[in-house]
Amino acid sequence: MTDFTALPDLAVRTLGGSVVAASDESFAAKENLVNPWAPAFSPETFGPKGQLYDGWETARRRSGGHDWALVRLGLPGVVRGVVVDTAWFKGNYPPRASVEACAVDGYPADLSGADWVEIVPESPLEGDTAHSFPVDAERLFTHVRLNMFPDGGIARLRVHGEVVPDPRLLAGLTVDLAALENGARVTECSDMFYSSPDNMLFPGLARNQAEGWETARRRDGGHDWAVVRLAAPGVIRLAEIDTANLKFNAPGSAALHGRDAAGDWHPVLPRTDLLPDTRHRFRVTSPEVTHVRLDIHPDGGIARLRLLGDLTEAGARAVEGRWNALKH
Ligand SMILES: NC(=O)NC(NC(N)=O)C(=O)[O-]
Repeated sequence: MTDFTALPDLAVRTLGGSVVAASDESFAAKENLVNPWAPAFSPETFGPKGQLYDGWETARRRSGGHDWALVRLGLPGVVRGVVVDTAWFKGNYPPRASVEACAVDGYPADLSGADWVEIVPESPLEGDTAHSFPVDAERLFTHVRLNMFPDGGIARLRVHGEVVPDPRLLAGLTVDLAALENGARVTECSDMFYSSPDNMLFPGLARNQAEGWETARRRDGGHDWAVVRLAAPGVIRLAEIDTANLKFNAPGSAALHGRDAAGDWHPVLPRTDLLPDTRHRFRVTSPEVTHVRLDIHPDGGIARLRLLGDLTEAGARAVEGRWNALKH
């Protein structure tokens, strides 16, 4: 993976990320840092405290020190890179920023005793710019702290990485083997013109068309597809293909195939007609599979793909081994 921004943003609110504390948020709320949408701006729009910004903005410091914001990742994982985006902050961006990270177990309210490590050293920033900082730390983190020196506004903090699921939340349960939060990901697809196929694997229901995966209109007689690497090798028992919000651009039909550890493909759901704006659920059986390919005919959008099933024993061991290797 060369472009870390293709990895899920572990901090984004729609994956459960939360800005839990900040040194100051006088001008604009710390929570904006993890908004899923691109930063917006309307010039000459003043509230009682100043110009309104879709970001986190602190007061001008007059007595030294620096500002910070603490973010709990929605999904714990290995961070591969961070984007510090000063979009629209032109005369009030911080000249420098750094990022630290830590891992804690459970839900502690006080992180002062946590073992913080620097994952982005203090680095210069420009105004109105998305700064990408690759991160080289082969370990699991649950929280990050964004520091800005000395003060100012940052629109977004994106923390891209690989989800590392907690084996205690999967062992012995029937789970969604295609869920991003369980460690699944789309590894290949035919088209991502309008939106990322990983959107299909997000938690909850899609609220609009943009929250799903949508391909361009095909004119070549072919069809679109996406391959999901499952959270772990498992057996699928129920497939959900949700076309919610796709009223005039749902695929006409879809099929599912599973790939076993030897690389052979097996039918899981035969090609089946789909309706627009409908949550279709099918009882299915599958052999032990590591990947599932969704074929949609000919093109269109899928709001959510859920593959409920059971981890194999080897799959459960793999999840536990990865967690143990990456936790500190
Ligand atoms: N025009 C501004 O944006 N001024 C300031 N910020 C806000 N939000 O008004 C400032 O000085 O940092």
